[in-house]
Amino acid sequence: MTETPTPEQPTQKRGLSRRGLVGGTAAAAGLAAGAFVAGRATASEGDAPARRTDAFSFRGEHQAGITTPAQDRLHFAAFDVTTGSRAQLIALLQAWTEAADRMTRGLPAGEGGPTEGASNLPPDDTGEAIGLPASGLTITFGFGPSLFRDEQGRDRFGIADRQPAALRTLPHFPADMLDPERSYGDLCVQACADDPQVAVHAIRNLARIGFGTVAVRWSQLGFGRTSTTSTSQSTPRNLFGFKDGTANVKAEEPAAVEKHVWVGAEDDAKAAWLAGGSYLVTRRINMHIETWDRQPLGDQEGFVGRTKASGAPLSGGQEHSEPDFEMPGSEGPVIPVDAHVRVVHPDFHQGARMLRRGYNFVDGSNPLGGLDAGLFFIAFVRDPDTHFIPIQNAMAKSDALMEYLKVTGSALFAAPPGAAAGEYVGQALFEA
Ligand SMILES: C=CC1=C(C)c2cc3[nH]c(cc4nc(cc5[nH]c(cc1n2)c(C)c5CCC(=O)O)C(CCC(=O)O)=C4C)c(C)c3C=C
Ligand SMILES: [Fe+2]
Repeated sequence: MTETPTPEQPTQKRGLSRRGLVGGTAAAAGLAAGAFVAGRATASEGDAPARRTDAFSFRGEHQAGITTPAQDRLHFAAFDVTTGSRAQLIALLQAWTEAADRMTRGLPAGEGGPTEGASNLPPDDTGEAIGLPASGLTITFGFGPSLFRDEQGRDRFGIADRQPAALRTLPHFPADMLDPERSYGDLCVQACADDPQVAVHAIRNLARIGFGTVAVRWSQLGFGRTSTTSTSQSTPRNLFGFKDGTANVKAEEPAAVEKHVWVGAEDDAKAAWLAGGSYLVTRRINMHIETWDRQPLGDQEGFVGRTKASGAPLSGGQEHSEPDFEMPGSEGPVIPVDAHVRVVHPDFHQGARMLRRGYNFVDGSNPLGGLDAGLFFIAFVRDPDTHFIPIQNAMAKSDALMEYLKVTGSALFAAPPGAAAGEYVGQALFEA
């Protein structure tokens, strides 16, 4: 299937290998100018492997990494800003924009590259991606509430009057057991790629560039996507073994993306700079997989509200059939009242939908002899007050899955719109 780039989906290009580009800025310039229309396999039980040479333009109306097809790997980092200087913060965003633009094209982070610069200076790229192509890398930036005001409510960088009303620390939800060292942050960077080394390289180089201006507060690796953001992708599975992402907002639904994902120009008079951007929610959710694995299949399916094999609703049909919440079962509705898909369904939340972009994680083992495993939940929404908080509250209060979950990290960021050529990410926030 070939696809024509749309304003919602940044141009997909074929990137060059960093091996061929070390010191090759002329070739890089040619690549930047040469748009390439790429195709991906039509969804089936197993997708064809994404071409590692695929590249998504960093520049565009919207940031890449939201409606672009979810890649297989994630490295997400939250940063604390360690300077009080507005000029240094802006310089960082400018430098990050340049580096992100280069790395998403499969180029080294800086013009010198990992091995071609002066031998008496540290290289401007760390080198572990030498020889690796762009691998579908997307880099998505976000601004946390604490970037605008400190804990005493003081304006940190002269932008407090532009803090969106919805950009506040998320409430403490029932059953949250948050670790502050896995939560919050002034800035965030989501790096997704089809090669883990490429995603890690991106975060590492952005952290290196930010030395003296920002410090990594926390970071999270994800090894398997738990959502689809395009109908061209097959539905992956989470660590409970269930298909996840079936009813997600997809790029091929432009009206839904407009309605539920992008912030509108009229949404918040104080935050016109965020129009065309989105709110990014992260929740690090530990899953008690050892306990789950001892539950009967029928119970597992009742907790989710879908079958484990095909992902069809328990009311019948195929994976993409609409659930029938009224259909009677032997004891109450066939989709139980506390089934996850019922509790979070748009029918019970004024039609609100979200674009989910989460990843499975296993961060070693826990002291109980189990795995420190779960789902690093990421969602992009137009307004967290209508599209996330009520749904998370309903889930925390009455979702059967909660018995098997523990939320250990939480954060909310505003992801600005995309940067046009010559701009830096978030520029409108700092302009008069
Ligand atoms: C507050 C938002 C949500 C959290 C947190 C969340 C965690 C979570 N979900 C699963 C597994 C599945 N979720 C599914 C669907 C689904 N989940 C949410 C929201 C949250 N999930 C929504 C809005 C939806 C779509 C509902 C709809 O429109 O029908 C599914 C079913 C397949 C699918 O549609 O994606 C599964 C399975 C886990 C394991 C989890 C926490 C670890
Ligand atoms: Fe869910």
